[in-house]
Amino acid sequence: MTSTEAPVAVTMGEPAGIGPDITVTAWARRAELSLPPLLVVGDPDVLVRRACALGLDVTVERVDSPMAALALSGGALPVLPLAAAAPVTAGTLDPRNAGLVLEAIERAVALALDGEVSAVVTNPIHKHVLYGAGFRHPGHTEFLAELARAAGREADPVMMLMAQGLRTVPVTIHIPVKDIPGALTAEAIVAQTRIVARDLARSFAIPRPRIAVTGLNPHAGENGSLGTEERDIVEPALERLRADGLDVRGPLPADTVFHEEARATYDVCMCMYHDQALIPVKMLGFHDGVNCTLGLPFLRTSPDHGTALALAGTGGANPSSLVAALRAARDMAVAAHRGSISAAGR
Ligand SMILES: NC(=O)C1=CN([C@@H]2O[C@H](COP(=O)(O)OP(=O)(O)OC[C@H]3O[C@@H](n4cnc5c(N)ncnc54)[C@H](O)[C@@H]3O)[C@@H](O)[C@H]2O)C=CC1
Ligand SMILES: NCC(=O)COP(=O)(O)O
Repeated sequence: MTSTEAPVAVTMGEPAGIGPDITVTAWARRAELSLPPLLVVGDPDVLVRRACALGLDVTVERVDSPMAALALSGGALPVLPLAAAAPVTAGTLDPRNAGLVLEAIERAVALALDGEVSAVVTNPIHKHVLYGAGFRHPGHTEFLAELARAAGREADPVMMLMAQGLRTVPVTIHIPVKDIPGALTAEAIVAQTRIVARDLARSFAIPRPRIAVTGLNPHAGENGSLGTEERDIVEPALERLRADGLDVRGPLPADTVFHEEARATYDVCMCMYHDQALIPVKMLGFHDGVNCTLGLPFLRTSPDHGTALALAGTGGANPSSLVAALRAARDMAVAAHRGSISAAGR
């Protein structure tokens, strides 16, 4: 089985959220959507009940390996079975199921590190309930990296969001707004931009990406009169990146970098904080946005939305962002495979 033939491992995410809904809904339409082969890691009974609640004709089959999932040839939905600790009610969180959520991620990562799956696609987790259960990471991004490091692999995770051709990277992520200026460093901008440039070449077939870099302040600081982070942090980072030979431009005012003509001038935009990066992506394509983690020793994508508890079990959850994440994972696996073949031939 080559890296592109292997199935994608899909984690079930928060069982009370819409992860099960969008998974079974996408699966029910797998032929028309031309989904890549996949394997869900989660509780099969939850998936069966959710499919039933949504009136979907989906058969679930327990499998013990990705190979066994492929052998089903797309008939039943293959599930590597885990068991919820407490009964799952759509829309109602239960911290006793935090272990299930985390175990699904751990199992999927182990399969990816062993090369048994081509990528990991994660369904949304409910961060607050996991924090309450002792989860120490801001989100998947950092947890996935810790799992890789615990297995002896290098990992420097970088979050990248994409929709409708726009790619953005928040250099600082899940921290309070008041902490952003203190957390933003030239080192972080340089390190993340290098990883972005490397992985866009490796997994997106963009050998020399054009990289836009925003400022932090209104009007990118207006020459220092509206803030000094551009002068003290962003510009020194840009100088170092130019010295590396990277095609970087900035610091650009964030309010004028996302309109259509501006977007045509770059392949990725490095942003200084979470909302600067996520708002344009979610505005452009809330239902086909994809979150992707670069800098890991395996490929990972996810829908760009959260658990949407109020929609779970109602039929109101749109599966398009999950579908886009599955397709992006397949495309990245193909690009990475081609890249490794041509590198080996050099
Ligand atoms: N990758 C992940 O695991 C992510 C997890 N989250 C978590 O999700 C939880 C809820 O976060 P919120 O900020 O409420 O964001 P959310 O994305 O769950 O919901 C925001 C709005 O979008 C709607 N929505 C979301 N997904 C939809 C879909 N597929 N179809 C139709 N409507 C949809 C919701 O009904 C709601 O009105 C939080 O705990 C958050 O941390 C949020 C983003 C990503
Ligand atoms: N706001 C994006 C988000 O929460 C995704 O985080 P992660 O769980 O993918 O790290």
